[in-house]
Amino acid sequence: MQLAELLKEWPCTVTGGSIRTIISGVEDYAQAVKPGDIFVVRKGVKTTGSRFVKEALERGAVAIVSEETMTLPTDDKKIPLVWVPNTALFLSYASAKLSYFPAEALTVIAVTGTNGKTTVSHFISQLLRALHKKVAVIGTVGYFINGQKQQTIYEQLTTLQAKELHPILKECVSAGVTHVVLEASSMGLQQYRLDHCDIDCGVFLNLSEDHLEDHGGIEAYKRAKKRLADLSKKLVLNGDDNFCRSVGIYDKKKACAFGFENHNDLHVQVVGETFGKTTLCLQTGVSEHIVAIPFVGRYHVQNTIAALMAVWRLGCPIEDIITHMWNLKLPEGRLEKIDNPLGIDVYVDYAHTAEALQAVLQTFDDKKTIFLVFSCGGNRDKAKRFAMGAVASKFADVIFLTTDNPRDEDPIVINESIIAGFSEQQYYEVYLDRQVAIHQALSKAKKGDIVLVAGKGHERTQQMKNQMIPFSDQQCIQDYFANLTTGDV
Ligand SMILES: CC(=O)N[C@H]1[C@@H](OP(=O)(O)OP(=O)(O)OC[C@H]2O[C@@H](n3ccc(=O)[nH]c3=O)[C@H](O)[C@@H]2O)O[C@H](CO)[C@@H](O)[C@@H]1O[C@H](C)C(=O)N[C@@H](C)C(=O)N[C@H](CCC(=O)O)C(=O)O
Ligand SMILES: Nc1ncnc2c1ncn2[C@@H]1O[C@H](COP(=O)(O)OP(=O)(O)OP(=O)(O)O)[C@@H](O)[C@H]1O
Ligand SMILES: N[C@H](CCC[C@H](N)C(=O)O)C(=O)O
Repeated sequence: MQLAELLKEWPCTVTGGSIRTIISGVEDYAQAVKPGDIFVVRKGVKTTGSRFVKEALERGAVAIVSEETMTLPTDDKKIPLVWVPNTALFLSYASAKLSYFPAEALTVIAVTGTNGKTTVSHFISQLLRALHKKVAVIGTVGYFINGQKQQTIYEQLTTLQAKELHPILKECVSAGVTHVVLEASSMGLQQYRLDHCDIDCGVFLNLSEDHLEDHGGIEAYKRAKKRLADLSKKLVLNGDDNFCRSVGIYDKKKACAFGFENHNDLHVQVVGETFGKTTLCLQTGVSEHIVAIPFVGRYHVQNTIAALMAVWRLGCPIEDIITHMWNLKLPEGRLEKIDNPLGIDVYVDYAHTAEALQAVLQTFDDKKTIFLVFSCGGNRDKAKRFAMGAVASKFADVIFLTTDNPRDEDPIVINESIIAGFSEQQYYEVYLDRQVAIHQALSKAKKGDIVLVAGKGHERTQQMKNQMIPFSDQQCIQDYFANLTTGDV
């Protein structure tokens, strides 16, 4: 594509070079520039792309896009310097345009919320697949087409960067995919990763505190989340959540709400609960349906109903959708039960916020003894540490504090903030080695007790400083029981 074609509908000023320059791609990471790319100078949290322009040119960048006034570090007069008002937004536009706006050929559903994005995205994908659609789902646990994990390499973020998203969407179109379900993280929305991706239905699940430091407070976090409403043609909202409700309040045609409260467009009531099964009564205003789901607990009901309503909003008949609700399966690392010979109820879960931890702990039988293994991530919201400590202390009997991706922080300091949330009489032990913490918890539990290993879910690494050390909670638990049978514990 010629630079002129790429820029023709975008506010910009070009100095130097030729607007007929042929562009093959767009990149903001200098070390990844390929010959023919334009290099977009983006200001970040750690550094700014302007420090890497020389390197981008050496690697073959054919144009530079910047929002600052700058002079190019080259004598090559053939390099156009393009000024745009907002490089992050331009990056998203250019990525979409260079892939010929593939989202327009797809039905795109984007799910946001502090907790439950991955789960609901996968539920939506499972329901659509059951209704014979070809579906891609892209988010925290990977990129899947009809349930098959794809090997495409991209930066592992919940919401893909636009420069990676649009080529993947193009690949989906070529593979005959009809529907794509995306997770929309607040960081992704704030950084314009989903702008210029044509979103048919945006789903709002809930809002609690996370990433507040990254955003600069709760109001900025809300503003970031609300961007999804502007980007989506239709909205599905949790009408029981004040924030989600506020998103749709001004646009009743666009928004529909689900929830336990009577005012919702899709109103749900729990009419039965037995081991591993909840029976629901759904009321739509014109029809009533009884449906069973294979989970127990309020948050599971919310997640399944959110998924149902999203698929319904896309035009699938509710009678058809509900026949598949019983077959829904949680994604990897979400309340994943690990079978064992001792009859302990061992679960791996991805709860890494206070609300998530509470939601999960509340699904357990409070007459059982609960052993909880967890910590909090480093370089992440500090406020959630105390809150997670308070929840843990309220619902768990014995707590094993450990490490969960301490990144650049000292895990002892992270754990001190968590302990500050504990009640005075809380019994806890600290083992910074996560394997030791998990094995200690398992060694103390008896048949019928619950061991919840929270925070890492599907993750396969521990991030310490700049090192990624292989680690899997599931494997660690399986190793413990394997060693028991060989007598090595
Ligand atoms: C805080 C945050 O979101 N940071 C993301 C952000 O980095 P940044 O904007 O600060 O960029 P920077 O590192 O300062 O660099 C500035 C510019 O210089 C360029 N650069 C930088 C260094 C270099 O050597 N060469 C170079 O060209 C960069 O490409 C960039 O254009 O943009 C980078 C590229 O897209 C991301 O890798 C990085 O994600 C970091 C790794 C991250 O962990 N982000 C998390 C918080 C995140 O986004 N999480 C959400 C999920 C949250 C949830 O669901 O709970 C997600 O969507 O995954
Ligand atoms: N609707 C919900 N309300 C509260 N907690 C939930 C809800 N759904 C899931 N959880 C909890 O949050 C954890 C993470 O779930 P999930 O991965 O679906 O959320 P996410 O929003 O995608 O997370 P992330 O932001 O890290 O990508 C689950 O393991 C569970 O503990
Ligand atoms: N998407 C979340 C995941 C956190 C998971 C937890 N294991 C941690 O590292 O804090 C984040 O990037 O904040």
